[in-house]
Amino acid sequence: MKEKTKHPGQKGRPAPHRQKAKQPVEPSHADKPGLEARMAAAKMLAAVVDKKVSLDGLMDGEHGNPAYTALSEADRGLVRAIVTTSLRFLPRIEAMLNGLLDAPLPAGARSLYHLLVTAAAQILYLDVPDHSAVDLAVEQANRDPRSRRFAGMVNAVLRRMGREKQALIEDTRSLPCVPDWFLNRLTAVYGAEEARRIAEAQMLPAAIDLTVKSDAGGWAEKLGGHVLPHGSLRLAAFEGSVTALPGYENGAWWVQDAAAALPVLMFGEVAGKTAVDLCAAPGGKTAQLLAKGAKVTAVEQSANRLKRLKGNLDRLGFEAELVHSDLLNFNPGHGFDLVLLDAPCSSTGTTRRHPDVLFTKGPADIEKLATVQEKLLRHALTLVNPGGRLVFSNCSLDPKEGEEMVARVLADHPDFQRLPLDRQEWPGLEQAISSEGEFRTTPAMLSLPHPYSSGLDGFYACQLLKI
Ligand SMILES: C[S@@+](CC[C@H](N)C(=O)[O-])C[C@H]1O[C@@H](n2cnc3c(N)ncnc32)[C@H](O)[C@@H]1O
Repeated sequence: MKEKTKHPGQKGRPAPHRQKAKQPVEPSHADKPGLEARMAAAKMLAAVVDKKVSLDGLMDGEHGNPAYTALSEADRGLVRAIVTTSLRFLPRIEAMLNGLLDAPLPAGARSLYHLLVTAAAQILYLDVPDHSAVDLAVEQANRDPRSRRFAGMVNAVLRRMGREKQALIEDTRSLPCVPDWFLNRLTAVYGAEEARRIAEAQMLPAAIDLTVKSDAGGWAEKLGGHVLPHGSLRLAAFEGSVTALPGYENGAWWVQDAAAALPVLMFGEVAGKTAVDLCAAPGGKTAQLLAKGAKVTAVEQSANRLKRLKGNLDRLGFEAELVHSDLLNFNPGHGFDLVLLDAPCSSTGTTRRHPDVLFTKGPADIEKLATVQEKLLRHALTLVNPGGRLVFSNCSLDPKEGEEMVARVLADHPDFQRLPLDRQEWPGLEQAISSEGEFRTTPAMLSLPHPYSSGLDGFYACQLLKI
């Protein structure tokens, strides 16, 4: 696999000059180009690893962490690249640092730890010149009273890392790059070999997939992508902002992982049917239902996310009935032909896009979320018309939030039965259909010639028929 990743923030970046004398803390870091971005990266990593704050929140353009929002667009890109790379390779980076340190870091020296990890990510896996990464890390240490006395050690360790990086990368190549709790769980569920493949797949950032309203082939040509089984369009090597691409402004397509598009496809023909999307924002699946001609009610409990959904539908030129409500309080007095419950979950299937998930969530969250999902599913079943269907889905890799929970609910719902998928009707995705006839995708699936164009988000989806 490719070990050095280009990042958008580095293009055209002036090489930071060396500064010998260590100055007292200054009000601004403008004298050291790139220093603020490095400091922000270490801070973001600390928030994720030590405080379990999600990167989406920290890096929200408007409401994110001020250390991040204060940066230029290019520096934000650099921070994203440093933090996501640090998280993707954390077990290996930790092993390399441990091997290079003469003694373990003092307990509680967390800012020093995050500084070293983020600098190591640049040296080992990003196209940042080693001398810049080292100089800025030393500067960072010098400007932080907690780390200042370690500045010499930071310099020595990182310089050696730069000199020995090829051997270090080789020596740690077999170390799985996910936390132990996750690897153990993957191994228990999928077996050792598949667990290794999933762990490996999550080291690469995901390609960008689009769902197009029509003419996927034409858009593939225009945008330089390729059409996947069942119609999603993949932009494998895309870098930059999707909002600048043709077709964005006039709502010809929306961003949606190919696996996330499958739950709605399971309904088949939906034109003219009544459908409710119970956990609707940001609206990828609502848009699919609308594009296929269903009459859609979209329920969402978060006002902000409902606003975002409305904005997305406006751009796409779609209209749905929007309901701001906890779905547990949604009792419209009538049923629907189609009910979609794309439930909140641990999101462990999305770690290629969100490598922070494995550090902000753990086994206890999975148990808790499975309980929430069960409650939501039990209520969702009350909204299905006789002869109607419900699709339950989420982006967790854990059967506790999928197969096991659904089996529990079905056990005391004789009025519902599973509608198994027929593998022959899903060419190219046979591997993703379980023996129960449900979708169970993982990032290690959809293996295409180039690793950067391979993979799917981990998804679970089943369809239930009301008898
Ligand atoms: C996994 S996301 C849904 C993604 C969406 N289906 C799509 O494809 O774009 C889950 C959504 O459910 C919402 N949600 C969580 N609990 C809810 C509840 N009890 N009632 C309604 N919405 C809820 C969350 O705010 C979040 O927007």
